[in-house]
Amino acid sequence: MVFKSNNPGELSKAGFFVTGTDTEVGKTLISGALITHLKKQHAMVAAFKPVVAGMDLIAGKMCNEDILALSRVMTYKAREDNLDICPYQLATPAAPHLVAKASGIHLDYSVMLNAFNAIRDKSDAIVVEGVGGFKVPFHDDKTSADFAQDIGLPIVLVVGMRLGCINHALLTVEAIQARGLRLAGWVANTVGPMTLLQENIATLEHLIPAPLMGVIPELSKEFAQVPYNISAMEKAASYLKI
Ligand SMILES: Nc1ncnc2c1ncn2[C@@H]1O[C@H](COP(=O)(O)OP(=O)(O)OP(=O)(O)O)[C@@H](O)[C@H]1O
Ligand SMILES: C[C@H](N)[C@H](N)CCCCCC(=O)O
Ligand SMILES: [Mg+2]
Repeated sequence: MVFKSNNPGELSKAGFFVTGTDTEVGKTLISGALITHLKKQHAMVAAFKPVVAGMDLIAGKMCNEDILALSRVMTYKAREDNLDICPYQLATPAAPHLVAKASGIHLDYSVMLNAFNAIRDKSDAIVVEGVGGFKVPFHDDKTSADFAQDIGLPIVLVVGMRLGCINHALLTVEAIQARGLRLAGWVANTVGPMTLLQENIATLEHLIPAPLMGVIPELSKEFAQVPYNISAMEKAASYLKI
């Protein structure tokens, strides 16, 4: 799977930048599902996240649930502290620029880009999970959308199927298009019961100018539990048409 880069005239390595209509819409689940697919064609598949906010004590170690889940499915073996796949790991689950400021940390954009480039060089394919929605700030000068633009991977938009998602999806598509970036496709992720679910999906299919890559049903508690087990990400992968 090789896609046209977001940088015109350049071919990117295989991979995706996974964004979402919001935080908590299933980006990690779908990132894991995409890694599952990429592993079929590429030996060394890595995950990357420029910053996480929220650490828990898991098996005696402070860890972020996204990093833990993606580490379970990727073939790249990260460092013990995971700083190679996520250079900024903030303790509090809140807007990263605010947590960073409160902790006296500067989220250095060049550190994020350098870390990404290092992992890209060591892997055959890479999936980058965005932070929250498309345009979450890192600080006053840079956002997650800038990062998507600078790394040049095709974008996958995860739509968390709940009331309000049509507006959020269309605004996100508009922001991606305004930057001239390539939207590879979108995924309808059923995060819970939704009135007129199929009609909402049909509306989005009609309005989003990119292919629907799959409809993920609402998963049982066993599968939806975070940090995701490999079986949950493989199950989600089984619904992707890529
Ligand atoms: N298909 C699904 N069925 C049931 N629950 C789901 C599904 N997808 C996601 N969830 C639930 O929604 C929550 C958020 O999912 P996830 O952590 O993957 O979102 P995210 O977009 O990566 O969030 P963040 O912005 O924090 O990185 C989790 O508690 C998860 O269990
Ligand atoms: C902590 C959370 N799970 C995410 N990683 C960060 C979400 C930031 C959202 C900021 C915002 O858009 O208001
Ligand atoms: Mg996540």
